[in-house]
Amino acid sequence: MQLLHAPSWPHLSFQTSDRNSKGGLLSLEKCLQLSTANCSFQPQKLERSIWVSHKRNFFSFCATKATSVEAGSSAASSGTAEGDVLKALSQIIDPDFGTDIVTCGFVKDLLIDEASGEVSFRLELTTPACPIKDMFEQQANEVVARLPWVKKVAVTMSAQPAKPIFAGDLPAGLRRISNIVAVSSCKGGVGKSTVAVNLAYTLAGMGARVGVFDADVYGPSLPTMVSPENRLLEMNPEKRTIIPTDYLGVKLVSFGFAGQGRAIMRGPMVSGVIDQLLTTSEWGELDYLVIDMPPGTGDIQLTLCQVVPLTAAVIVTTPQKLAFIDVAKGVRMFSKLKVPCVAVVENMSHFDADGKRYYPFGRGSGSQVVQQFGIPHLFDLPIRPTLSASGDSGTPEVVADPQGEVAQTFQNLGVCVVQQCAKIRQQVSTAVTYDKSIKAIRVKVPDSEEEFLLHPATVRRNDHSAQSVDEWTGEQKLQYGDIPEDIEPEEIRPMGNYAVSITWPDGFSQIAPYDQLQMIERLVDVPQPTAVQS
Ligand SMILES: Nc1ncnc2c1ncn2[C@@H]1O[C@H](COP(=O)(O)OP(=O)(O)OP(=O)(O)O)[C@@H](O)[C@H]1O
Repeated sequence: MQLLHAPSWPHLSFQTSDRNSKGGLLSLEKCLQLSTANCSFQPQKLERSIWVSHKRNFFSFCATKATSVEAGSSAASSGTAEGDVLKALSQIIDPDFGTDIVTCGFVKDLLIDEASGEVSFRLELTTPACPIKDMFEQQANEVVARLPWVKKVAVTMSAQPAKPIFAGDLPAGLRRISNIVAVSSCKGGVGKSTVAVNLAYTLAGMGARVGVFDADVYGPSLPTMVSPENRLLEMNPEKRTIIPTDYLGVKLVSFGFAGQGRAIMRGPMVSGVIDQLLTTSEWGELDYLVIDMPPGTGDIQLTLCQVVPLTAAVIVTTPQKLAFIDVAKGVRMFSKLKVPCVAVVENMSHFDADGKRYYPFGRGSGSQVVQQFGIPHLFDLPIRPTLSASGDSGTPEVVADPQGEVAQTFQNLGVCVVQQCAKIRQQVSTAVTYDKSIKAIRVKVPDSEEEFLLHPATVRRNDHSAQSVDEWTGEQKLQYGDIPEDIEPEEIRPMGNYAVSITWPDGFSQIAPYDQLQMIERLVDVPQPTAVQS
């Protein structure tokens, strides 16, 4: 057992090598529960993120907290204007990440003119569609204006440039897309395209750069649901790429715009066409690409999910009991591919007539999905003649009637998608990190409570690629002594929701799936944290 001391809080000591019944290290909460009894700081003052969802490993928590406490307190205690402003802004908590906007790194370009009392800064959010950006702007203005020496505050809002969080060889067309959201149903005709298109226009209305890819080659619906001026996709002959068409600022690609009508093709051919249409399109910078998936869970859908680094999936269903069985198939497919299903839309759930609400297809299948598979959000869409009419007229309902009840439901779905994608990105990008102060790789697998530490050399020695293990004979090519004990990773980047790519100083790029990392021997004797040279 080893006791560890936080650099600037010597009174804190945590028992870190205790293992739980499954052999994993004790959770951060347990460590803190064990240890805070004897210490003078108050756990309720911990950032919410520590106690809520992003329970960081204790070591890094101490290191970061100690550093930020030191930096913050020295700035604050020396009474610098910058310290005052940052302290004021750190009262604003991002409810999704559970931490303050300064720690989130949102505050940029801080300029202070002490003589005139003028302060200006930019808040760079993770997405332009952030549903609470106005609230952030207002609060930032207010908290800084409250400082006694401040006379004028100028806040500008911006969003991070679009970029995928996934490392690896992405097709060129997908390299500048932040989030790819699949809208899927397990059988045809349930309203999947209606949901995909209205969701896309809702996200665009929230300020995001959006594209829609209609992956249904057999029955493309996009051409009847939107009215772009140019109804044919153009080719860039030099680059041999496809230029999406555009309607009200949303980029659109569909086989129905390829001048071919619906296709008569066999499965593998369909996969090829979809793959080519999607990956050779010049999507440019997008915050969200919504994919209207072909119905079902067969090979075409599987191949598509494997080509595209999906961030999340939305499942569309109808209320019949039988639909539940189909939905279950879809959820399992995404779960196998490690794509989180963030919402279920129960379409055609009811209609209102004669002052009464009718449920012609029964009730309860949507909530059964939510309960059984732990999908956090369920949205009901009523049967509406206007929804059907807008599908045929070429103007999505959320554009035709932006204040209506349907638009409100899509607004809620849009907010859910934005928040869930941001959370997934945060979880994935912090799932595997290198903590230089204790020379350990820290693993916090998304959607799991488990956190543990690994010795870098052990991770490198456990590489299962062809460079390390003979694929045919299983013979170990990489020898224990080939890897120096003190090797440190140069870079760790997520590869989808299932693995990370680790670059080592010898140039070797190791793909380490979470499943594999979970099997590796864990670090028990954790080294004392040391000051990290930046
Ligand atoms: N809530 C609704 N109220 C009324 N009509 C609806 C509703 N949802 C969808 N529709 C209509 O039902 C038909 C099928 O919808 P849609 O094309 O969106 O389904 P789909 O699941 O994408 O079908 P496919 O798998 O064939 O592409 C369309 O005519 C659409 O306008």
